[in-house]
Amino acid sequence: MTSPGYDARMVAESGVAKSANMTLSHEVPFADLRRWLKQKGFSSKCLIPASFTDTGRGLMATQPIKANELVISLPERCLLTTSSVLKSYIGEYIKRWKPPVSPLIALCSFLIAERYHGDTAEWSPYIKVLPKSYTCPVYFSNDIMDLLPLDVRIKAASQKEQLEELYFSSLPFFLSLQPIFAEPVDKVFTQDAVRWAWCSVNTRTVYMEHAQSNFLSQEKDVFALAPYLDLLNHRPDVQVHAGFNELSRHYEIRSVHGCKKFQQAFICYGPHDNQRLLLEYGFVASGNQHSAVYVDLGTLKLCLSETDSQLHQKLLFLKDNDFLRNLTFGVDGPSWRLMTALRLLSLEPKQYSCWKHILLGAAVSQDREDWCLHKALMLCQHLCDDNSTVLSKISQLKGGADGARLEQLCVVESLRREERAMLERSEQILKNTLLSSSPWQPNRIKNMEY
Ligand SMILES: C[S@@+](CC[C@H](N)C(=O)[O-])C[C@H]1O[C@@H](n2cnc3c(N)ncnc32)[C@H](O)[C@@H]1O
Repeated sequence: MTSPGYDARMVAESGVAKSANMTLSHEVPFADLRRWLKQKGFSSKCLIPASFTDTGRGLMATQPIKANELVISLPERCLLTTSSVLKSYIGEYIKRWKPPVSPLIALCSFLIAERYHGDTAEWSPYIKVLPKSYTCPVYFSNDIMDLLPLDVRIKAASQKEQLEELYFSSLPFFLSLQPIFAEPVDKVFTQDAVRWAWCSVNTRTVYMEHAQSNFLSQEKDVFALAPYLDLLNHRPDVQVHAGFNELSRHYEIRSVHGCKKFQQAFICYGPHDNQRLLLEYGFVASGNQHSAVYVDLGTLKLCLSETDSQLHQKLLFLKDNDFLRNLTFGVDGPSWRLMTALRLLSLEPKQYSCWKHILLGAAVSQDREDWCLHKALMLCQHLCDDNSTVLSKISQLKGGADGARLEQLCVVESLRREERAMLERSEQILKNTLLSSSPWQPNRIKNMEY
């Protein structure tokens, strides 16, 4: 796993949901959760669970929340951390196990055990409102993985491998938990159960540092599951201040700009682009200002000429200078990094001496600039075509899909749609720039010798 859910440094606030319709607080699982949390010292009058047409389940403000006001304040007793796990019936097994298990495995094991114990489990009111399944790529079948952009696909495949490795390496520990269960433990700690618990931790934990326990491995122990608070959805453009208050011993979220009555209260999980949101949280935010479309090396090579005798050297030079990564198209056109990489690739053999200057932002000549703009346009159109092909494939697959598979297809479709919108904007910007290409200004390359 790469990161905990949303962290203490993230800034959150409330935002406007397109439409907030169905409140859920009257439904039994939520009523039970609120009652259970009340016994632990938490109640929230200003936020109630609701189902929103654009984001699904979230929390709605029942009264205006003013700027800088607390949105939610959850007592330490309500937080599920590794300390709660070590104090529980599973604690003695964890303490005995050598080499120690990771904080992540401790939390996952507890979630699985509590889910197994149903109504009799202490954390049952919380477990019951957790999603039964997730739309994160670790749930995707191979044909859905193939619909992802290449770099996301690679990261998603690696996540799947890590999860599988985590499962198999933890099996001996899981087997040691047999005395806690009436059923054979391998029927409880299945790969599917571990995937569910892993996604619950990955998509829902807040960042909270704890003292490192000697009973756990030395991986950073920064997870806390925060019932109710974890019903808050993400919006990239909102701001909150969130973190554990050592004085009040509550996990607090304070809104920066406030939230209107009957609107969805949002937080921001971090400045994540849509690819990261999909990988870590299984959703995509529309109009996400942190998002971009990535150009991988294979795609970049499509616009390069094999006849360039320096191509190999140029790619090596770009790689050594970390210029083959993060080459993107965004709503405001191709990124500076992409144009810089193209500028270097555009050079004639005799321009060898200005390679370094190019990386510092210099340009060479009008014809090389035009070459770059044309290549950028070519790349953009290639990515656009690829997106359209995938979108029609998704639309076909959606016809025969339902349930979890349909939800997964919809998430990939949203990612592809968002990317296509950015590419279309980029394409337009590039076309306009080419049309209005201004005369070459030689002072842009003064001091360059070649
Ligand atoms: C901390 S939970 C938030 C509550 C969650 N919606 C629920 O029903 O329990 C994080 C998950 O909520 C969903 N989510 C958060 N923000 C979202 C958004 N803006 N649009 C769609 N889904 C979102 C994603 O599934 C994500 O993994």
